[in-house]
Amino acid sequence: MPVVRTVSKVVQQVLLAPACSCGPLSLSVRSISFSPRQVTSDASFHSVSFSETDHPRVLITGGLGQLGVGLAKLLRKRFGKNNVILSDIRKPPDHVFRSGPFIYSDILDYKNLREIVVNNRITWLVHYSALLSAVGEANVTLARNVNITGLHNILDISAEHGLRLFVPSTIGAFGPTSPRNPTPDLCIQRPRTIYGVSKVHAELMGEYYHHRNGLDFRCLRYPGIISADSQPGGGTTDYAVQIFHDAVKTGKFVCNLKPDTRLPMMFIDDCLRATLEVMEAPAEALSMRTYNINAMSFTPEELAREVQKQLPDLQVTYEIDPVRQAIADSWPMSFEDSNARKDWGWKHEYDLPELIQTMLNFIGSDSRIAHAN
Ligand SMILES: NC(=O)c1ccc[n+]([C@@H]2O[C@H](COP(=O)([O-])OP(=O)(O)OC[C@H]3O[C@@H](n4cnc5c(N)ncnc54)[C@H](O)[C@@H]3O)[C@@H](O)[C@H]2O)c1
Ligand SMILES: C[C@@H](O)[C@H](N)C(=O)O
Repeated sequence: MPVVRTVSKVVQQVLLAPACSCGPLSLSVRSISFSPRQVTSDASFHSVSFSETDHPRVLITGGLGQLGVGLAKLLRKRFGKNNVILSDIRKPPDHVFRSGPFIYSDILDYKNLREIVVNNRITWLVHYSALLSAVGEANVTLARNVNITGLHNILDISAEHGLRLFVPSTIGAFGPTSPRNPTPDLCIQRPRTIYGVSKVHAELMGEYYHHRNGLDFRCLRYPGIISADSQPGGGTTDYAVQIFHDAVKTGKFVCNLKPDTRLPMMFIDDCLRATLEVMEAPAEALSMRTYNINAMSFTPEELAREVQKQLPDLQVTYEIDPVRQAIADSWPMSFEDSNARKDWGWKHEYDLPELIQTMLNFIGSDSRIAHAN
């Protein structure tokens, strides 16, 4: 049985290859087929037909959440408006619809996703669709479908069509048995939320596809992301966005985490820039495929104190949400990201003082404009 022997030898080589090996041992998805949905015999039909020096053609899934619109704006500035397609299952607001290409895409609909990738000659896929930690606990079945079944569709399509694939992971991919202060890239990962479990699954599946068939999978574990012009989608770190809006609009904020709950956080501009940078990094620079990225860590009490330096009348009270508190108590308190800094030059720009100033400037001017109208 020479064929069987050859295949098992190749598989053995792949399994024994070091983590960063993606050169000679990597196999095209066309030579080893995983999924009955994969096209094997005529796969060359799908191969990218335009010059490799062209700008990438990017599809962003789940693009109407907290992060997608900002990422589309950044990528469009770099690669041209029409080379970045935003997609979601929700109806876009007018300003988003008018700002560049938008398309309906449900990541659970495999055929529709494939059609979009083929018809638009997509070369990069940024997979943002997900249910976050708190909403995931409230709807485990949906979270399992979107975060796990949806990811399988994304992986298969990316492997079939030779895409560069970015999937964000999170501080939530760690759990109570992980070292928490600081949390390194490689350590025990036993999260206790469906969100965390699905993100560890995404990290491992992406790395498996990378080693097994050369999928260009790239993944960053984001901290809690803080943004001024987009709302968070139901996570444990949402309080750190809401406090700015409430401070400016009502001068009162009710926090759903205990005052001393320390979590890693990052301003959205740093997060989106990191995403672009890791996507543009040469493959040889990446010694790993999943990296922690870090900027700052603070507690609600520390954040409130800093905001009160600018808005001294702000009143903060605490009404603890036990679900969110239990999640936060199992997550990293600070993040160790030296590998990202060493391998592809990651460097955050916003610490707490710059974050506070930028958020208050934006929300303050936004609410002054709203009052004037
Ligand atoms: N925002 C953060 O603090 C943070 C931190 C770490 C990691 N992340 C990750 O970054 C990504 C984007 O986060 P976000 O904050 O923008 O999330 P979000 O919850 O704000 O948005 C997620 C989007 O996914 C869409 N979606 C849900 N089901 C879908 C489906 N079946 N098909 C297509 N789209 C669907 C939703 O409509 C929503 O617009 C997520 O994968 C998240 O896990 C975010
Ligand atoms: C941390 C992150 O993954 C998200 N903001 C959440 O709290 O669920």
